[in-house]
Amino acid sequence: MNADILRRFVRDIPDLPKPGILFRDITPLLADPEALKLAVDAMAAPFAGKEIDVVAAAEARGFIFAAPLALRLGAGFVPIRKPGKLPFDRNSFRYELEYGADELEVHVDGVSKGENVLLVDDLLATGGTMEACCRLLEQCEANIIGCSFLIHLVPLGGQDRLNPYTSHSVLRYDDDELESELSVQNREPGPAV
Ligand SMILES: O=P(O)(O)OC[C@H]1O[C@H](OP(=O)(O)OP(=O)(O)O)[C@H](O)[C@@H]1O
Ligand SMILES: Nc1ncnc2[nH]cnc12
Repeated sequence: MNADILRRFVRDIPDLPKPGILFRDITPLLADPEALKLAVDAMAAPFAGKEIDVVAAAEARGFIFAAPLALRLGAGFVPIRKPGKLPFDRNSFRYELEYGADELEVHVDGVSKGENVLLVDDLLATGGTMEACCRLLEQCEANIIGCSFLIHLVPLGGQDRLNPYTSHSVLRYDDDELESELSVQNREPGPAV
């Protein structure tokens, strides 16, 4: 099964970026041409045949998958970026993180009212990033067709924040490894690593 093959290309890095977090490093997958193709095919498959005008994604890792998915689905690619990066007029959405706040922006002419948009990211964890992307594109009156992820860290609950949109992920992690990650999310930040 393709998911089993792909899983072997995801490297676990313990305690990054802080103690208790198991970082899912996708660079081995990106470096392997067959694994990369399998990943892009699997992320696109549920949305093939749907009318999609635009694939949109937040920097940086979302971009990696969004552009090939756009080509595969016959759609354009629209970047969603951190403040100060996009050169033209922008819509923006400010959102609260666990500690602090962040903001994402999209060009005012990036997505038009009523356009069918597929949102893409490499990984769904708490869902904060993708929820912000959804809210930003709702401001543009886009028609969000769904969200496609390579990896879904299921116990972190991100899926619940994406209602009512359809989301699909290729690799689901719902094992005990995530328990430590859940407890890290619920405690005060430790010293920077
Ligand atoms: O579901 P969430 O809890 O929001 O986490 C998922 C987000 O975290 C990572 O991005 P990161 O912010 O690390 O930025 P990067 O893509 O620039 O590495 C990942 O690429 C997702 O965008
Ligand atoms: N555990 C994790 N690994 C890689 N990227 C992430 N983004 C949010 N959580 C992550």
